[in-house]
Amino acid sequence: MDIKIVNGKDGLAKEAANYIVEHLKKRDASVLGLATGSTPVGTYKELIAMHKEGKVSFANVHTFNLDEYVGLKNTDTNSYHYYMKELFFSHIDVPEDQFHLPKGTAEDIEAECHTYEKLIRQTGGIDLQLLGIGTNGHIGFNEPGTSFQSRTHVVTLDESTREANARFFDAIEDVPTHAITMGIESILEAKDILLLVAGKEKGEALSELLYGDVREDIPATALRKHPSVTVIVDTEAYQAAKIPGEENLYGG
Ligand SMILES: O=P(O)(O)OC[C@H]1O[C@](O)(CO)[C@@H](O)[C@@H]1O
Repeated sequence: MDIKIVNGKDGLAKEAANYIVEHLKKRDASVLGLATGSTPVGTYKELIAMHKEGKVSFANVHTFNLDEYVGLKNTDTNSYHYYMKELFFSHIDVPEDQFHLPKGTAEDIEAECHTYEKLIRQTGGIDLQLLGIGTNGHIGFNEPGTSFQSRTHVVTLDESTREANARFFDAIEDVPTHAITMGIESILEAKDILLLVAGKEKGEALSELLYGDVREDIPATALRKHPSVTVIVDTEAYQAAKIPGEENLYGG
Protein backbone atom coordinates (compact mmCIF):
# COMPACT_ATOMS: atom_id res chain seq x y z
CA MET A 1 0.00 0.00 0.00
CA ASP A 2 1.42 3.33 -1.07
CA ILE A 3 0.59 6.23 1.31
CA LYS A 4 0.85 9.86 0.21
CA ILE A 5 0.34 12.51 2.88
CA VAL A 6 -0.87 15.88 1.66
CA ASN A 7 -1.83 19.23 3.13
CA GLY A 8 -5.50 20.05 3.36
CA LYS A 9 -8.41 19.55 0.99
CA ASP A 10 -6.72 21.38 -1.89
CA GLY A 11 -3.58 19.29 -1.61
CA LEU A 12 -5.67 16.14 -1.63
CA ALA A 13 -7.74 17.23 -4.63
CA LYS A 14 -4.66 18.14 -6.68
CA GLU A 15 -2.75 14.97 -5.83
CA ALA A 16 -5.76 12.77 -6.62
CA ALA A 17 -6.62 14.55 -9.87
CA ASN A 18 -3.00 14.34 -11.05
CA TYR A 19 -2.92 10.65 -10.19
CA ILE A 20 -6.08 10.02 -12.23
CA VAL A 21 -4.87 12.08 -15.20
CA GLU A 22 -1.50 10.27 -15.20
CA HIS A 23 -3.38 6.98 -15.19
CA LEU A 24 -5.56 8.07 -18.14
CA LYS A 25 -2.53 9.28 -20.12
CA LYS A 26 -1.06 5.78 -20.10
CA ARG A 27 -4.09 4.36 -21.94
CA ASP A 28 -6.21 5.02 -25.01
CA ALA A 29 -9.30 4.00 -23.12
CA SER A 30 -9.99 3.36 -19.50
CA VAL A 31 -12.69 2.25 -17.11
CA LEU A 32 -12.88 4.32 -13.93
CA GLY A 33 -14.75 3.34 -10.80
CA LEU A 34 -16.04 6.51 -9.13
CA ALA A 35 -17.13 7.49 -5.64
CA THR A 36 -19.43 10.10 -4.14
CA GLY A 37 -19.50 11.67 -0.67
CA SER A 38 -17.83 14.94 0.23
CA THR A 39 -14.21 13.74 -0.03
CA PRO A 40 -13.89 13.50 -3.84
CA VAL A 41 -15.76 16.77 -4.60
CA GLY A 42 -12.49 18.76 -4.83
CA THR A 43 -10.93 16.07 -7.01
CA TYR A 44 -13.80 16.32 -9.50
CA LYS A 45 -13.43 20.13 -9.52
CA GLU A 46 -9.72 19.79 -10.21
CA LEU A 47 -10.33 17.25 -13.01
CA ILE A 48 -12.87 19.63 -14.58
CA ALA A 49 -10.29 22.45 -14.45
CA MET A 50 -7.65 20.20 -16.04
CA HIS A 51 -10.16 19.20 -18.72
CA LYS A 52 -10.93 22.85 -19.48
CA GLU A 53 -7.20 23.56 -19.76
CA GLY A 54 -6.97 20.76 -22.35
CA LYS A 55 -4.90 18.51 -20.11
CA VAL A 56 -7.33 15.57 -20.10
CA SER A 57 -10.19 14.16 -22.14
CA PHE A 58 -12.77 11.66 -20.95
CA ALA A 59 -14.12 10.88 -24.41
CA ASN A 60 -12.78 7.32 -24.26
CA VAL A 61 -13.45 6.77 -20.59
CA HIS A 62 -16.21 4.59 -19.17
CA THR A 63 -17.21 5.13 -15.56
CA PHE A 64 -19.03 3.03 -12.98
CA ASN A 65 -20.09 4.52 -9.66
CA LEU A 66 -19.88 2.48 -6.52
CA ASP A 67 -23.34 3.03 -5.19
CA GLU A 68 -26.76 4.66 -5.24
CA TYR A 69 -29.57 5.08 -2.75
CA VAL A 70 -32.62 2.86 -3.22
CA GLY A 71 -35.79 4.80 -3.97
CA LEU A 72 -34.35 8.16 -5.07
CA LYS A 73 -35.07 9.24 -8.65
CA ASN A 74 -32.09 10.35 -10.80
CA THR A 75 -33.44 13.88 -10.61
CA ASP A 76 -33.57 13.90 -6.80
CA THR A 77 -30.88 16.32 -5.65
CA ASN A 78 -29.69 13.78 -3.06
CA SER A 79 -29.31 10.93 -5.54
CA TYR A 80 -25.80 10.03 -6.56
CA HIS A 81 -26.94 10.29 -10.22
CA TYR A 82 -27.65 13.96 -9.59
CA TYR A 83 -24.42 14.47 -7.65
CA MET A 84 -22.29 12.99 -10.44
CA LYS A 85 -24.03 14.94 -13.21
CA GLU A 86 -23.93 18.23 -11.33
CA LEU A 87 -20.42 17.96 -9.96
CA PHE A 88 -18.64 16.14 -12.75
CA PHE A 89 -20.21 14.62 -15.85
CA SER A 90 -21.98 17.73 -17.18
CA HIS A 91 -18.64 19.62 -17.16
CA ILE A 92 -16.52 17.10 -19.06
CA ASP A 93 -16.63 15.32 -22.42
CA VAL A 94 -17.64 11.84 -21.27
CA PRO A 95 -20.44 10.61 -23.56
CA GLU A 96 -23.79 10.05 -21.83
CA ASP A 97 -23.82 6.32 -22.63
CA GLN A 98 -20.37 5.81 -21.07
CA PHE A 99 -21.15 6.68 -17.46
CA HIS A 100 -23.07 4.33 -15.24
CA LEU A 101 -24.57 4.21 -11.77
CA PRO A 102 -26.79 1.51 -10.28
CA LYS A 103 -30.48 2.36 -10.73
CA GLY A 104 -31.92 2.88 -7.28
CA THR A 105 -35.47 3.03 -8.61
CA ALA A 106 -35.29 -0.22 -10.60
CA GLU A 107 -38.43 -2.30 -10.14
CA ASP A 108 -36.39 -5.41 -9.55
CA ILE A 109 -33.45 -4.28 -7.43
CA GLU A 110 -31.83 -7.73 -7.26
CA ALA A 111 -31.89 -7.99 -11.06
CA GLU A 112 -30.40 -4.49 -11.26
CA CYS A 113 -27.44 -5.64 -9.13
CA HIS A 114 -26.76 -8.53 -11.55
CA THR A 115 -27.14 -6.30 -14.60
CA TYR A 116 -24.69 -3.78 -13.14
CA GLU A 117 -22.07 -6.44 -12.46
CA LYS A 118 -22.51 -7.83 -15.96
CA LEU A 119 -22.07 -4.42 -17.53
CA ILE A 120 -18.83 -3.83 -15.62
CA ARG A 121 -17.51 -7.19 -16.86
CA GLN A 122 -18.62 -6.53 -20.46
CA THR A 123 -16.84 -3.17 -20.41
CA GLY A 124 -13.62 -4.97 -19.48
CA GLY A 125 -13.58 -4.49 -15.69
CA ILE A 126 -12.48 -1.47 -13.70
CA ASP A 127 -8.95 -0.18 -14.29
CA LEU A 128 -8.82 2.41 -11.54
CA GLN A 129 -11.26 2.52 -8.63
CA LEU A 130 -11.59 5.75 -6.67
CA LEU A 131 -12.77 5.26 -3.08
CA GLY A 132 -13.66 7.24 0.02
CA ILE A 133 -14.00 5.73 3.47
CA GLY A 134 -16.79 5.97 6.03
CA THR A 135 -16.08 6.82 9.68
CA ASN A 136 -17.04 3.21 10.45
CA GLY A 137 -14.60 1.90 7.84
CA HIS A 138 -17.15 1.30 5.09
CA ILE A 139 -16.15 1.42 1.45
CA GLY A 140 -18.87 2.06 -1.09
CA PHE A 141 -21.90 1.35 1.07
CA ASN A 142 -20.44 -1.92 2.36
CA GLU A 143 -21.16 -1.60 6.04
CA PRO A 144 -19.24 -3.40 8.82
CA GLY A 145 -19.89 -7.15 8.66
CA THR A 146 -20.25 -7.28 4.87
CA SER A 147 -18.71 -10.43 3.41
CA PHE A 148 -15.41 -9.93 1.62
CA GLN A 149 -16.92 -12.21 -1.08
CA SER A 150 -19.82 -9.81 -1.73
CA ARG A 151 -20.71 -8.66 -5.23
CA THR A 152 -23.05 -5.77 -6.14
CA HIS A 153 -25.94 -6.03 -3.68
CA VAL A 154 -28.60 -4.21 -1.69
CA VAL A 155 -27.64 -3.05 1.79
CA THR A 156 -29.44 -1.72 4.82
CA LEU A 157 -27.57 1.42 5.81
CA ASP A 158 -26.09 1.67 9.29
CA GLU A 159 -27.67 4.30 11.51
CA SER A 160 -24.21 5.92 11.80
CA THR A 161 -24.03 6.21 8.00
CA ARG A 162 -27.55 7.67 7.78
CA GLU A 163 -26.63 10.16 10.51
CA ALA A 164 -23.35 11.07 8.76
CA ASN A 165 -25.19 11.63 5.47
CA ALA A 166 -28.18 13.43 7.02
CA ARG A 167 -26.30 16.71 6.49
CA PHE A 168 -27.26 16.54 2.82
CA PHE A 169 -30.99 15.99 3.51
CA ASP A 170 -33.68 18.15 5.17
CA ALA A 171 -34.17 15.62 7.96
CA ILE A 172 -32.71 12.27 8.97
CA GLU A 173 -36.07 10.62 8.17
CA ASP A 174 -35.47 11.56 4.53
CA VAL A 175 -32.19 9.62 4.35
CA PRO A 176 -32.96 6.34 2.54
CA THR A 177 -32.63 3.17 4.58
CA HIS A 178 -31.24 1.11 1.70
CA ALA A 179 -28.71 1.43 -1.08
CA ILE A 180 -27.21 -0.59 -3.92
CA THR A 181 -23.46 -0.92 -3.69
CA MET A 182 -20.71 -2.73 -5.50
CA GLY A 183 -19.51 -5.50 -3.18
CA ILE A 184 -16.09 -5.86 -1.59
CA GLU A 185 -15.07 -8.56 -4.07
CA SER A 186 -16.27 -6.40 -6.98
CA ILE A 187 -14.17 -3.49 -5.66
CA LEU A 188 -11.08 -5.66 -5.18
CA GLU A 189 -11.26 -6.74 -8.83
CA ALA A 190 -10.19 -3.25 -9.94
CA LYS A 191 -6.63 -3.29 -11.26
CA ASP A 192 -5.63 -0.23 -9.21
CA ILE A 193 -7.34 1.43 -6.26
CA LEU A 194 -7.04 5.04 -5.14
CA LEU A 195 -8.43 5.75 -1.67
CA LEU A 196 -8.93 9.31 -0.43
CA VAL A 197 -9.03 10.00 3.30
CA ALA A 198 -9.65 13.47 4.70
CA GLY A 199 -10.45 14.95 8.08
CA LYS A 200 -9.78 13.94 11.67
CA GLU A 201 -13.09 12.09 11.94
CA LYS A 202 -11.58 9.47 9.59
CA GLY A 203 -8.56 8.92 11.87
CA GLU A 204 -9.95 5.80 13.52
CA ALA A 205 -10.96 4.18 10.24
CA LEU A 206 -7.52 5.02 8.79
CA SER A 207 -5.80 3.53 11.81
CA GLU A 208 -7.75 0.28 11.32
CA LEU A 209 -6.89 0.25 7.62
CA LEU A 210 -3.18 0.76 8.25
CA TYR A 211 -2.61 -1.21 11.44
CA GLY A 212 -5.72 -3.24 12.36
CA ASP A 213 -6.43 -6.89 11.62
CA VAL A 214 -7.94 -7.61 8.22
CA ARG A 215 -11.55 -8.37 9.11
CA GLU A 216 -15.10 -7.99 7.84
CA ASP A 217 -16.00 -5.74 10.80
CA ILE A 218 -13.93 -3.03 9.13
CA PRO A 219 -14.64 -3.33 5.38
CA ALA A 220 -11.74 -1.07 4.35
CA THR A 221 -9.23 -3.59 5.76
CA ALA A 222 -10.05 -5.78 2.72
CA LEU A 223 -7.91 -3.33 0.73
CA ARG A 224 -4.82 -4.81 2.39
CA LYS A 225 -5.44 -7.92 0.27
CA HIS A 226 -5.12 -5.91 -2.94
CA PRO A 227 -1.72 -5.61 -4.68
CA SER A 228 -2.06 -2.03 -5.91
CA VAL A 229 -3.63 0.46 -3.49
CA THR A 230 -2.62 4.11 -3.19
CA VAL A 231 -3.95 6.09 -0.24
CA ILE A 232 -3.93 9.87 -0.38
CA VAL A 233 -4.47 11.15 3.12
CA ASP A 234 -4.54 14.67 4.50
CA THR A 235 -2.47 15.57 7.56
CA GLU A 236 -5.59 15.90 9.74
CA ALA A 237 -6.64 12.31 9.16
CA TYR A 238 -3.08 11.05 9.37
CA GLN A 239 -2.41 12.78 12.67
CA ALA A 240 -5.68 11.46 14.10
CA ALA A 241 -4.82 7.84 13.23
CA LYS A 242 -3.50 6.11 16.32
CA ILE A 243 -1.04 3.24 16.12
CA PRO A 244 -2.70 0.56 18.29
CA GLY A 245 -0.94 0.13 21.64
CA GLU A 246 0.99 3.37 21.25
CA GLU A 247 0.29 6.88 22.38
CA ASN A 248 -0.79 9.07 19.51
CA LEU A 249 2.37 10.92 18.48
CA TYR A 250 0.29 14.00 17.85
CA GLY A 251 -1.48 13.86 21.22
CA GLY A 252 -4.97 13.15 19.79
O1 LIG B 1 -16.53 11.46 1.78
P1 LIG B 1 -17.52 11.32 2.87
O2 LIG B 1 -18.69 12.25 2.68
O3 LIG B 1 -16.93 11.40 4.21
O4 LIG B 1 -18.12 9.87 2.71
C1 LIG B 1 -17.35 8.72 2.89
C2 LIG B 1 -18.00 7.55 2.26
O5 LIG B 1 -19.35 7.52 2.56
C3 LIG B 1 -20.12 7.37 1.40
O6 LIG B 1 -20.53 8.64 0.94
C4 LIG B 1 -21.32 6.56 1.68
O7 LIG B 1 -21.85 7.00 2.87
C5 LIG B 1 -19.18 6.75 0.45
O8 LIG B 1 -19.64 6.80 -0.84
C6 LIG B 1 -17.98 7.54 0.77
O9 LIG B 1 -16.86 6.97 0.26
